[in-house]
Amino acid sequence: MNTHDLSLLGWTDSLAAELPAGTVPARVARVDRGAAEVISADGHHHVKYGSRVRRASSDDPVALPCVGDWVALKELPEGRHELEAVLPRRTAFVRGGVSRTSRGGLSGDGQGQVLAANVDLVFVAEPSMHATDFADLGRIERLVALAWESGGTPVVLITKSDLFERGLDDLLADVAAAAPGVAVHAVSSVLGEGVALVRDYLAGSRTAVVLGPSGAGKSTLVNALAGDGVMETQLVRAGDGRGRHTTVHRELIPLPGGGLIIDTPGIRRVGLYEMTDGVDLVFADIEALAGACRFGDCGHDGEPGCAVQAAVESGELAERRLESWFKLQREAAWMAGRTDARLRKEQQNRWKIIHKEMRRSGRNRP
Ligand SMILES: Nc1nc2c(ncn2[C@@H]2O[C@H](COP(=O)(O)OP(=O)(O)OP(=O)(O)O)[C@@H](O)[C@H]2O)c(=O)[nH]1
Ligand SMILES: [Zn+2]
Repeated sequence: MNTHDLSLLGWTDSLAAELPAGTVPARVARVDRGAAEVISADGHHHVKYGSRVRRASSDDPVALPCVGDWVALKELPEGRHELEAVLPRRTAFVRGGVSRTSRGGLSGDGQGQVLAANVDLVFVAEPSMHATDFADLGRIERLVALAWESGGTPVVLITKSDLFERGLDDLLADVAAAAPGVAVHAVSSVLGEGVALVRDYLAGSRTAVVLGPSGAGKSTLVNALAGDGVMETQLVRAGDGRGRHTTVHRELIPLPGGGLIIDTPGIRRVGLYEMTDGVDLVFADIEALAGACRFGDCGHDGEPGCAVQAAVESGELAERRLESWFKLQREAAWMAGRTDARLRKEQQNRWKIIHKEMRRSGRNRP
């Protein structure tokens, strides 16, 4: 069994302080109905969920382990392990569910789902050219809002920068205006430009995800960062007893130069997240202008004395940006309306109790 230096997987002293006594730390590389693939100091393990995790998650799927989670393993006889607890998450990509009380053909069972946890950096990949169109600023705004919402730090990557011979600087300036306070970089995985810079963000064993539309060059970038070995073939016993090689897509990818990338189908198909604070952050310029509106609750939609509308008229604020803000505000409100606030609160409280309980039982254990 190969050994892993846990700090290379992102293990920190503050996490160590949360580890219940008598358990071993591990990071979730992948989950699979009732069990997880984890990496601990002594290698990979396939672990089943212990009764505490099963109980907590039957009430609330948010308590289910997910890729990126740090977990506590309990050693069982014969070298087996059980997943005893999920350590507190620093950040989380949550897909909001539909309210338990909602009716009328909406899918979902009213509960949120955590798609990835403990993600430090969110690379928002948007191609400089998409078919015959330039980078889509509205999509960048949406993904940056999702990134802020997760608790991670967004970084915008304008990919396929080699497709631009002239005018790239103007595009980057437009993108920077659409994502205030967020670093924007041009990347060409084909030419290898900007790839080292992306790698630098991951120094100190940080964990990142790459969001972006299909064809943005996400896989190409991850391959450029990881080199070979992203796809790992594994010997699987087929039904007839003979070995068979299959390609296993690892969802937590440790990079050779340090740092980790989380790449899951769920993260790739981002769409319906709750975003409220995230939208406010990505439109910080509009929020700042709004301070000067005559009415405190100004909707910037024709009210008298609206400083935001005035900024659009003077050309200080792009009209496209205000429209994009309206759109994301509506969407955020719609999502919030679909999720039962009471249920959400309850989930948060339950999390607090679980962690408290976990710590207490950890201390009491011999
Ligand atoms: N010109 C150019 N093409 C690129 C670059 N990076 C990727 N491509 C090409 O763009 C296409 C899509 O790249 P992928 O890496 O598969 O894109 P993706 O974002 O992973 O797409 P999905 O898997 O559908 O989400 C491929 O044909 C790549 O060869 C680049 O830097 N420059
Ligand atoms: Zn206003």
